[in-house]
Amino acid sequence: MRLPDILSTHDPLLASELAQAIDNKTKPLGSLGALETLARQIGLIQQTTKVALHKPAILVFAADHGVVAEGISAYPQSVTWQMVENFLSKGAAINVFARQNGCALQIIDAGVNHDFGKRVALMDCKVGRGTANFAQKPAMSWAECAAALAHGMRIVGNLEGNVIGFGEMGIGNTTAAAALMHKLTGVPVADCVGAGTGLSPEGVLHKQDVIEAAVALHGEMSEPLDILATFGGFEIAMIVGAMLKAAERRMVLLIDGFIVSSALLVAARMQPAILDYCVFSHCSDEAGHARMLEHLKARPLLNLGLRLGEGTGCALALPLLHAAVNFLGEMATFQSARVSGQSA
Ligand SMILES: O=C(O)c1ccc[n+]([C@@H]2O[C@H](COP(=O)([O-])O)[C@@H](O)[C@H]2O)c1
Ligand SMILES: Cc1cc2nc[nH]c2cc1C
Repeated sequence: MRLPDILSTHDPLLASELAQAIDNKTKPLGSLGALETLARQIGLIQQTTKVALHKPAILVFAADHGVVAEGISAYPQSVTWQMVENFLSKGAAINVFARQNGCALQIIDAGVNHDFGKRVALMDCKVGRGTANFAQKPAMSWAECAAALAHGMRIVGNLEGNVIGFGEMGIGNTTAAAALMHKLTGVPVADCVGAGTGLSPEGVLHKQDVIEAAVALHGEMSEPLDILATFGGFEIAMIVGAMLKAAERRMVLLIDGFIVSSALLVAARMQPAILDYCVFSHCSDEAGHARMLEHLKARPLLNLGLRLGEGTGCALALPLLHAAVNFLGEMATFQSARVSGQSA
């Protein structure tokens, strides 16, 4: 399997053209703050000052996790497939927000422990009926991990748009994400774990114990794909493949919450330049997310106390991407509007 090679967006000449275009707009220098940073970033990704967003889409990858057998979630595993049905019936939060903001939505069965039968709106990329319990053995075989990565790359290879949001659904996946965070950042497990769907403080301590015991069981490893196969999930691995392909195709990658960011930790260890393509939609209320974002040197656009997943942060941040692109494309310049451009 050939994994994508990702080039940095670094281009000093284009960066100065973008800075000039932004500074010539009728506003005090720097006054559009994070939107200016965003416009510059999108310009560097698209290699032009004439930026445009085309067919934005959110992909929601769903899968189950064997580690739920350890009692690490506030909800039963069956909620994963039930929420997939809810996505297909267009009743979930992500359906509402994607619709509101004109964003296409694709749901992908990456490995849910349920037989959905043939469904037109559900992309069947099932790698298995949930991962193995990583408290006992590696979550995935190498073949399963490779299959998930390959599905992710293929899905994004077939997309038409140039902005892609990543979402997920999977009871138990904050435990997988916290384990990945610990292994990839070195942050103590205690600072990686959180309440997920709503564990009590005692529940969070138990989750920490489960992860610490699993880390000891599996021993030292430093290769990101080994860490992914041992502690990850089918949806997380599929997101890693999808992210790598999206950056190779010079798309804008919209990052959602704690679980999607843990997939990015894996991808960024493999290809650090992927971070040039990432827009961080929000800081989740999941305890470890702020620290994870710090590790990624990320500045999230929103901080709304969300901890839902599904790609909801991406859908909510999308209007800010439109605002960044539109001000750069449509605002008058000091010259065109005959406004004095010199500060006093
Ligand atoms: O995106 C986040 O930051 C986030 C934080 C907490 C929970 N979630 C969602 O909750 C589920 C995982 O929670 P848990 O407690 O079952 O590990 C999964 O379906 C995620 O989409 C998502
Ligand atoms: C109801 C519910 C909806 C979700 N959406 C993403 N994760 C979720 C977890 C639960 C429990």
